[in-house]
Amino acid sequence: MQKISIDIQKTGGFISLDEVKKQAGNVLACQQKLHDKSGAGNDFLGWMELPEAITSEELKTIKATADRLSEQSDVVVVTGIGGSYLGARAVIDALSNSFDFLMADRKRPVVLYAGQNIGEDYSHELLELLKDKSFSVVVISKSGTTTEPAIAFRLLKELLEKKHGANEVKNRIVAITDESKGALRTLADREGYQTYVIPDDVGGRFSVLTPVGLLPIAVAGFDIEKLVEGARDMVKATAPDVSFEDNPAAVYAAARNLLYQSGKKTEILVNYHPKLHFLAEWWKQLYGESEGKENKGIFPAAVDFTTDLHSMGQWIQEGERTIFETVISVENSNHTVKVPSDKDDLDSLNYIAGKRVDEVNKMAELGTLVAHVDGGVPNIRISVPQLNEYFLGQLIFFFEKACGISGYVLGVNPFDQPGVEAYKKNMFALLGKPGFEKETEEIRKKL
Ligand SMILES: O=P(O)(O)OC[C@H]1O[C@](O)(CO)[C@@H](O)[C@@H]1O
Repeated sequence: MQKISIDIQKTGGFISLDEVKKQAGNVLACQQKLHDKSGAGNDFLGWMELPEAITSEELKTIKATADRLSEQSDVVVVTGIGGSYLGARAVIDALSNSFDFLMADRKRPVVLYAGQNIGEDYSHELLELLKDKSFSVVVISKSGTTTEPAIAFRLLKELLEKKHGANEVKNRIVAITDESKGALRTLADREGYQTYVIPDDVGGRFSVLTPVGLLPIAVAGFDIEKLVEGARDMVKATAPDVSFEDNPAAVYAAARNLLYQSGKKTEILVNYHPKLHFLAEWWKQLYGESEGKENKGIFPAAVDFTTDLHSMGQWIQEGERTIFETVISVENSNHTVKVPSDKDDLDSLNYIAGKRVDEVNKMAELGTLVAHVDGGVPNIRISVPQLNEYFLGQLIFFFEKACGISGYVLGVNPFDQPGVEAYKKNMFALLGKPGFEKETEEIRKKL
C-alpha cells in the first residue's frame, strides 16, 4: 500500500529524537485507550470504526442521492458550520479545479456554502444569486439547533418555497442530523425530507466520513469509495499491532507534544497548494476544539505558501520563537506546466526555463524548510503522494487518529468542546432569547 508518511528529522535540533522514541510507551498506551474505549470522551469514538463500518450499499445510496440532487440542480447549497461543513469543503476544494466556479460546461452542480457565518451581505448575495438558479439544499446540523445554519436554512427554505411551491421543496432538501432529536429532525420528519443520520457517537469535527462529508463530496462528483478506501488503509497503518516508528499518527502525536512541552505553543500547518486551504481550516477545528481546554493546548494556525511567505514569512522567520511548522508536502502534481523560455530574458528567468512549475514550488518548499529551521522553527513533514480521493482519505483518518492520541497525551478529553457554549450564551442573552432573562441582565452590566 502506498501511503502518506511523516518525517520528524527536522525537529531534531529542538527536541531530542531519542526522546521522541522514548515517548512510544506512553503514546501507544494513549492510543490503546482509544481502542479500549477506556479514556475520557469514550462515548464519542464512533469515528474510529467509520471507514470499516460503512458498507458499499450505504455508499451507493449516498451516491444515488447525490446524483439526484446533481441532476435537478445547478447549485447545491451545503448549509452547516464547523464540523458540519469543513470536512466536505476541505475535500471538495482539494479535488476541484481551482476555477471550477467559472466552468461553463459542467457535469456536476456548483457547491456553495451557507450557515457558516451570519454575514448579512453574504446572505443577501447568496439569495440574489439563487433567485434565478435551480438549486437544492443539503442542511447539516448534528444538534439541529445551531443558530448560524438555522438562520441560513430558514432563508433558503423560504426562497425554495417561493420558487417551487411547498410540495416540490421536499425533493430539494436533504437533512443530515441526529437520528431522533433536535429541531432539524422534527422539521425533516414533519415535512418529509430525505434524511441521513449523524451517529450519536461521532462528534461534528470527526464526521467527514459520515454522510456529513460524503454526500456533499459525492454531489461535487468525487469518488467517495476511494476516499473511504484510503481511510480504511490508514486504519490499518495506525492499528495497535503497528510499531510506534511505523505508525505515523503515533509519531506525529509524540513529536508535537514534545515540541509543545519545549515551549513551541503554536503549530502552523503549511501547504504549498492553494487547494489545501480548507483542509487546514478543517484541521484547525479538529485540533482546536479537541485540545484547547483547561488552559492548555497547542494553538493550531495555518498558512498557504508560497503566497503567505510574502505576508507572514517575516514573522515566521524572525518573530517570537514559540512556533513549529507541519508541512503537507504533495509529492506529485496532477498536471504539467513548464516555465517558458524568453528571448529577451528581462526577468532573468531563463535559468529555469523548461523546468516544471512544480519543481520551482518544491525548491521554494525546500529553501523555506532550511531557512525556517535555521531561524529556529522546528519542522514536521507529512508527505502525500498525490492529491486524490484515496490519499485524502488516508490524510483525514491520520489526522483524526493522531488528534485522539495527542489529546490523551496532553491530558484532556479530546471529544468535548464545552468552551464553545460561552459565546452562544452571551449571544442568546443579548438577543433576548426566552429563558435567558437572567443572563441578559448580567451581560448588560458588563457592557
Ligand atoms: O452540527 P451542529 O450541531 O450544527 O454543530 C456545528 C458545530 O458547532 C459546534 O458544536 C460548536 O458550537 C461544533 O463542535 C460543531 O462542529
